[in-house]
Amino acid sequence: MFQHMIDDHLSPERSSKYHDDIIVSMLHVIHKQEKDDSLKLTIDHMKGVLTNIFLGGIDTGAVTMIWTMTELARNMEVMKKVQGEIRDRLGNSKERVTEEDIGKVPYLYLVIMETFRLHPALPLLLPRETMTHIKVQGYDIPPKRRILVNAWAIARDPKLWTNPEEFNPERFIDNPVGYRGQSFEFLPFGSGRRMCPGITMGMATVELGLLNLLYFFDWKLPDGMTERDIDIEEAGTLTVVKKVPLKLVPVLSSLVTPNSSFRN
Ligand code: HEM
Repeated sequence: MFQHMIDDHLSPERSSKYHDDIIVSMLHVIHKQEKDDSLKLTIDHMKGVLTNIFLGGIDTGAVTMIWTMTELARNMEVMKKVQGEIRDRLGNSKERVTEEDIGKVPYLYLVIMETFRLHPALPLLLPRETMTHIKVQGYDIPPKRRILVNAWAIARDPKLWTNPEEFNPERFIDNPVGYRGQSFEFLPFGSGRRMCPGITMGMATVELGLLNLLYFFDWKLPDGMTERDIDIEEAGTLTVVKKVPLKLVPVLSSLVTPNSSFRN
């Protein structure tokens, strides 16, 4: 697939209407490098980078949406509040929810922040290696040691968060803590040079996906199940997923009335 995409970019027939993208940028580097450059970017490297982008970009957003729906199903009053806001602000006759609608729903943003806090998609971020001798909180760490940052534990630390186990989106109201790697108590996208390069796309994907699910559908638990029966056990290695699949029943909302062809 990647070879096909690269060939497509190299083809003389490729239309100039396309914007430059990461494949164009990498081909440009390959084209410009000198014979004796010590570090050479190759087509295989390009495929590796593209694989990382695909892997980094797919699971993380899906995992975040699943955890958000899980927390909303466990906290039905928050579900009602967020759906109330969404339908109030967007009206009741939309056939499609688009990116322009994202900024209109601040409470959904708080819900996503709180989900990131309790369920960061990459709880240990990506491993780092020390380049020199460093001292962290009194511990000496020699060069070339692998360091893992436990962002999951930091975001549940009672020294930093009040009632940390509680799902409470309101805690992010007027809170200077942001998700862009500047607030070390909250690192859903990591921090520093190697922080997530897909942060903008990741946020947009999660917000837009959830906005669609919450605008058009009401969500019920399967018959016989209560909020307390929802299992929140985690599983996984790099990304942490919900171990037991989430089961919810979508009901097309009677409050939202796009035209009849939509309903059919
Ligand atoms: C909600 C969505 C996302 C979350 C929560 C997320 C989270 C993260 C985190 C925590 C890291 C590690 C950062 C660190 O160790 O400091 C990371 C790295 C990365 N992410 Fe994301 N990510 C998301 C979406 C995306 C998207 C949409 C893409 C690409 C289209 C992407 C591509 C990557 C790549 C390539 C890396 C590795 C960067 C490197 O090695 O320097 N991510 N992401």
